[in-house]
Amino acid sequence: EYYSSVDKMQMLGEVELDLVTATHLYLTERQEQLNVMRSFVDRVKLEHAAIRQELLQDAEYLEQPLQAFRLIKRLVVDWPVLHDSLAASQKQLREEYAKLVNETGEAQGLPNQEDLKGAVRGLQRLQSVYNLTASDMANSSLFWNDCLEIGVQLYEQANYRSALEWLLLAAKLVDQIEDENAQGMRAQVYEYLGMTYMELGEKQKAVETLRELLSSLSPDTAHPVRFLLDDVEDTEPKCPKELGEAYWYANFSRLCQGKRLPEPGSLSCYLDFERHPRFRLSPLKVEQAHLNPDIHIYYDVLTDAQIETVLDLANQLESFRSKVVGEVITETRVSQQVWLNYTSPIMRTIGNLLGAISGLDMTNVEEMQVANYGIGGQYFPHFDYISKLREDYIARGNRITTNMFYLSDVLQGGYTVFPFLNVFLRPVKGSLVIWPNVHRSLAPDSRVLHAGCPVLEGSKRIGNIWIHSAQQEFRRPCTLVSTE
Ligand SMILES: O=C(O)CCC(=O)C(=O)O
Ligand SMILES: [Fe+2]
Repeated sequence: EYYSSVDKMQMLGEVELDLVTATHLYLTERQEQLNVMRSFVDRVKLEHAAIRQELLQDAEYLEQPLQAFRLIKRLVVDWPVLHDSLAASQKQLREEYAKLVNETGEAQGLPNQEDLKGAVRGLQRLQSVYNLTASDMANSSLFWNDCLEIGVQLYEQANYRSALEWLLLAAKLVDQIEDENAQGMRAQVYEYLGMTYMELGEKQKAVETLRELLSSLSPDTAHPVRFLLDDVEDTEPKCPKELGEAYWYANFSRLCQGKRLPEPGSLSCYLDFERHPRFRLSPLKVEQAHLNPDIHIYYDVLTDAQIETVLDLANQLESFRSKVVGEVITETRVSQQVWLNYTSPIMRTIGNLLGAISGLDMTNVEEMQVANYGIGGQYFPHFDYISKLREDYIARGNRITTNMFYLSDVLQGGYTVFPFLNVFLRPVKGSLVIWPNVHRSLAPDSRVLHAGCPVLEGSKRIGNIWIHSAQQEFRRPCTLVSTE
């Protein structure tokens, strides 16, 4: 019974005050959470509006590696985190979100952690091959948390040198934020920064970074950092492993950037009317990119309309992640591909055309491999010739030539380079490049090591046809000297 005692009523009054305080706290917290959500949603909305305003098609916008990375990151990290943080009472919204995710996921698959990792590795490759700093890459269009995500991913991949650069950029950006939540954000960045310094053997810097962070934190949030700092102070600095680079890497990277060592030589361009009767009226436009081994470029061999037909055909097939023959999926080759056979009119036309240009017998050709390189997509230096142990080698002989059609231009990057031959080729839509993979004797020719450089901006499409050695005895007789 309360009404008969003033003391007890007073107690009730206190209980109610506690209720007010607790509820107020809850509301403030929720309000903060809602503010964070609102600013995220507004930002994303703005970004989509900007795309429309620039009258860019989504595809073009997403051909910029950073934008593609950010979209993947939002879908893999930001949206799920945001919806996980919804209070249990927001059941309807949570369910709607889950339904949307499931439906899209089933229809076309949503990106996952692997995609995010792949995108970050793509960015890192661009930096390494094109010699770009993190801030060159970020180009003021990344937020502190984007840079942190890239840094964390690289840290997890044990790529500490690159992680450091991104974390330093994240730190610079987060330090500019004046916001009541900034403390927590700074802590996230600086903790990783400290741990990265440790991995790089720079204990002193790790300690300084964490001490500085600690001094800026309020006592109630300092505890985990204190803990980390103690740990770091008690740990011996590591001896970082220096990653060795392949001896051709420098030239590979230089050629990808469109630079090459000066080379004496007399290469020429010419019109070829003679090769085949079909070129009598409209000659082949030939450019010699290298002689012995011969790398020739043939311009304007496919029209835009023909290329569109090929790409339509390719789009009807389900593409899959490219693998290097007999290998598991690796970073050696980052692209998607399909194979087109010669039953369609367009592919028959291309087959005949290639027969006329190459002068080779087309009985033993592979189907055309149509490949598409996305963010940071590349094909690391490799050879196209195949091992004698493979089944198709026994049936058709080796891949004597590679015949690569460029099915797109590329906005930036994506050159085809030959590190040993000091050659780089810029993709030109509609042109065809032919090079040999073996000597005249059919012995593998290791001088034609080649690569598809990472795509910096845009996307790159190519169609490869490999012509094999079986039944070429009259058109391309072998020699007995192995290096001829
Ligand atoms: O993408 C390129 O430029 C080269 C592709 C290549 O070497 C291959 O597909 O074997
Ligand atoms: Fe190749």
